[in-house]
Amino acid sequence: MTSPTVLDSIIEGVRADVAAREARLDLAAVKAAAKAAEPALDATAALRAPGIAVIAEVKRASPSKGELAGIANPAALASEYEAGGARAISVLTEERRFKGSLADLDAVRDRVRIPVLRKDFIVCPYQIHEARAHGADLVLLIVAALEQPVLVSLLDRVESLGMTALVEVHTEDEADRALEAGATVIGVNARNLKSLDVDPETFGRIAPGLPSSVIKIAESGVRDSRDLLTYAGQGADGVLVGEGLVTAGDPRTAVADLVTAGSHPSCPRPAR
Ligand SMILES: O=P(O)(O)OC[C@@H](O)[C@@H](O)c1c[nH]c2ccccc12
Repeated sequence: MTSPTVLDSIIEGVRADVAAREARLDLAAVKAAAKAAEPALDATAALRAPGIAVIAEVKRASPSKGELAGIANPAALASEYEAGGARAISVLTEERRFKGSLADLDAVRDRVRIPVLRKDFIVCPYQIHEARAHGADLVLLIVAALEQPVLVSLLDRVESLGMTALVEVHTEDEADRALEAGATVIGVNARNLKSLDVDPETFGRIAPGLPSSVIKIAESGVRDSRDLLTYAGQGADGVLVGEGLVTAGDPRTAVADLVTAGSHPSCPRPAR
């Protein structure tokens, strides 16, 4: 027996929270709510548009850093991100470690017109219908958290509801599993969710091995335009940024600076 990782302990909490929500609103009811929701936006098209896509994250806290920002008004923050040129908004909905909620997702969905990602530890179909019911267009699926057959079926479920899966990997093996499962958007997380260590070389190691048809997102540890340009040079179509934006004095300008760097003619472009 190996000792439980941070990821294991987060997932244990997530499963308990899902069970509690499901006891209040069963799967049939959440499926009906998902059906009644406005159709999902085409996140793939948004991410493929010219220039490096910036996915801006609403993130209050993390297991590695603790409290990052109070974010009393997530909708206002998301609106600043949108005005700065973000291509999509990521909303953490995990409650225990990241201090997010589905209420945050609702608030952001109501305010912005660009695609919204539900960022959570998705382990069962219930959470996917729930994401759709709350207006998500994209759903994160973390390969390290899922057995292969579960990954395959959750990915199918996301797509059957008209959403896009951002499939997160941290190693070459996980990238192979993501491709085998049929992922079309792959996020390479520089942070290892089992140890919480950040390795900025992760993207450069994995991305060149991915087919050019796959949309490649570099996740975690992006602080400024220099980081964005480094990832662009390694083939990134987009970057996902949390801490650097929630701790910025002016989040709109912080996003705009990244967007400007990523759309400058000198910025490396993915080959496709
Ligand atoms: O705050 P950062 O270092 O910019 O990272 C954002 C994002 O990559 C990070 O929040 C993240 C990536 N994958 C996750 C999975 C679950 C929770 C959070 C994450």
